[in-house]
Amino acid sequence: MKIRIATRKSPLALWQANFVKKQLTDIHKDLTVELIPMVTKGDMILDSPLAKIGGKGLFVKQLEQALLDNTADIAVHSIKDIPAQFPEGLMLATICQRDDVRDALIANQYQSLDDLPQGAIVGTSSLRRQCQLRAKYPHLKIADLRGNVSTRLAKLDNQEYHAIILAAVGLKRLGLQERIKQYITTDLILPAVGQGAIGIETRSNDETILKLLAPLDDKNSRICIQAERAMNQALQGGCQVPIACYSQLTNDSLSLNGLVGSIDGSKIIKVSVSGTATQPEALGQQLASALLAKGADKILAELNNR
Ligand SMILES: NCc1[nH]cc(CCC(=O)O)c1CC(=O)O
Repeated sequence: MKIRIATRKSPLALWQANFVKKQLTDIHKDLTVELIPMVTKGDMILDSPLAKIGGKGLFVKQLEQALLDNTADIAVHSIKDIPAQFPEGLMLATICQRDDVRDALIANQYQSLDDLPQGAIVGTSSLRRQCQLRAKYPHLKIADLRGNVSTRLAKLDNQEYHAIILAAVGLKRLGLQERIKQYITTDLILPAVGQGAIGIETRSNDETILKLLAPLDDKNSRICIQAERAMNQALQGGCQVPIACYSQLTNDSLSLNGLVGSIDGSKIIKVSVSGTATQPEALGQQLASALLAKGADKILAELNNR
């Protein structure tokens, strides 16, 4: 039996696809796995922040088309990049065990965010990071930064920025964790929905593939990420809006921290809810309602009218 994995061509995406390949071949000894690397729209447009390009699923659409065309069997994604809804006939079959959820500061001459002087330029195109940084460090300058991990590091090393912010997990996976100066705590910058987790998408009716994938699913990660994605969906959050969410599961109790803010950081609404882990989606929706009731409704309306 053979499985074809649709993946992006970036080194991080290939690492993640190879990780899934190894898990699959370790469990199913007679399985052959082939990678099908592709370039997506999100990889091609590099001169503009994702929030400006607009459109959902810039990193995933092409991979999904391969599944629909039956030129690939599964697509491996960073869950952070997957829109709330799936095309007809496709589903998120697997949520792998989540790794580090935190953002990381990378710099050559500075040790931490607190260490950065007045006017220092911090590179990130994420509205979520921009919002939270501006709120806590109004003396810093934010500049756009796109491209894959090594491109971003090269721009830092080329002195276009004093520091940059990336997901810690991406650096760890690429063996570049020694470049991290500060693991930014989640109370300082709340992570993106699904950050740090790999997801596997496949055809909803492909029983053979679904069965092969089943052992790769991590129950606890699934509970946390379902809650976060339910919040995101209830808020209709794409990458045009600073939205963050982080779920933690201890025994049977699920606690969620959510955030909606304005891009300039002048408004930040933060809410926590907790409950039992049996209905993660309901808890995510409850978090969304609480955020809206506390003023996120006005922030979202303003952002949507831009
Ligand atoms: N926005 C792009 C993106 N999508 C997933 C990751 C890293 C892996 C992850 O967070 O799961 C990154 C890069 C980054 O934010 O630094």
